[in-house]
Amino acid sequence: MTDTNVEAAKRAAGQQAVADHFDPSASYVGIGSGTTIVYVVEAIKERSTNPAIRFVPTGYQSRQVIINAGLTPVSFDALPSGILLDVAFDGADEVDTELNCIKGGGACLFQEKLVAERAKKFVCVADYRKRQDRLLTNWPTIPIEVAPLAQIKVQDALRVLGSTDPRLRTTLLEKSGPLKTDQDFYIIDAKFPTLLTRKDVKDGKGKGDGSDGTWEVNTIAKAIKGLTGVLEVGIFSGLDGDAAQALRAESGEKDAVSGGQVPVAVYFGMQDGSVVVRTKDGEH
Ligand SMILES: O=C(CO)[C@H](O)[C@H](O)COP(=O)(O)O
Repeated sequence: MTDTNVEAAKRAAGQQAVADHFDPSASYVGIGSGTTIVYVVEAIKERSTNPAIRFVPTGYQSRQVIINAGLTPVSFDALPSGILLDVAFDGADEVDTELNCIKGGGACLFQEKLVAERAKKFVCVADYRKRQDRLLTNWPTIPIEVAPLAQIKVQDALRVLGSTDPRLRTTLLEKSGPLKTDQDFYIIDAKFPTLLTRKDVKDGKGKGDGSDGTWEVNTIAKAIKGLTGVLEVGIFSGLDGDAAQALRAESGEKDAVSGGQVPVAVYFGMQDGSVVVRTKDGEH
C-alpha cells in the first residue's frame, strides 16, 4: 500500500463526512488537527460560499489550515458563553468499536478535546489503519499532556499504573529537546497493553481496573487524568459525556446528539476507495 492510497482514503472519508454533516448555513464549525483534516477543509471549501461561518481551530496547525483555505478562524476563548459549535470535525489515531478514540499524535489533544466537547456533534475522519476493535492495537501509546515541572513524577506514576515505557516526546530533531505543545507543555507517550471496551469487561475478558493488568478505556483515562501535573489525556471516551450533555441541555439544544468526547460517527477511508461509517449502532 503506497502513501498515495492512504491519502486517497483520507480524502474519500473527508468528502463523505462533510457531505453528511456540514450544513452551509452553520454558524460555528470546529476544525481539528493533523493530515486528514486538510481534506475535510478542502471539502468544506468546495461546498461553502457562506462568509459568515466561523471556524474554531484546535491549535496552530489547524488555524493555518483554516486561513490557507480562505476561511475565517475564531479562537475558542472568543466564543460567546453558552454558544455551541454546530459540528466539529477531527482526525483520530485509533478508534474502537465503542467509538472511543486515541488522539494526540499531533500533540493537539487538549484543544481538540475542548472543541469536541463544545460541539453539538463531533465527527471523526480517518483512514483504514485507525479502524480497530480496541485501542492500542496498532497505535502503540496514549499521548498525555503534562506540565514540564511534573514530567518525571507523572512518568513514575504511569509506571505504577502499568505503563511499560512512558516516554517524553522529543522534536523530530531529537537534539532540540522535548516537543512543546501549543500550551508550552510536554507530551508523554505511555505504552499500555491493549485497552478493553466496556463490553469486554461485561463479557469477563478482564476486570479493566488495572488489578489484573487489564484496563478499560474510561477507567484508565480517569486514572491518568487524575494525576497531578496532567493537563489532558489523549483518550476521547465517555468520561465527560454527562457534563457535555448538561451544557447542551442548559443551552436548550434539541438536536444535541454527541456524547461529548465520543464522536457520533467515524468515517474510515478504506483501501478499496470505499468509506466505512462507524456509529454506536455498528458499521455501514
Ligand atoms: O489528534 C490529532 C493531533 O493531535 C490528530 O487528529 C490525529 O493524530 C490524526 O492525525 P492524522 O489525520 O494526521 O492521522
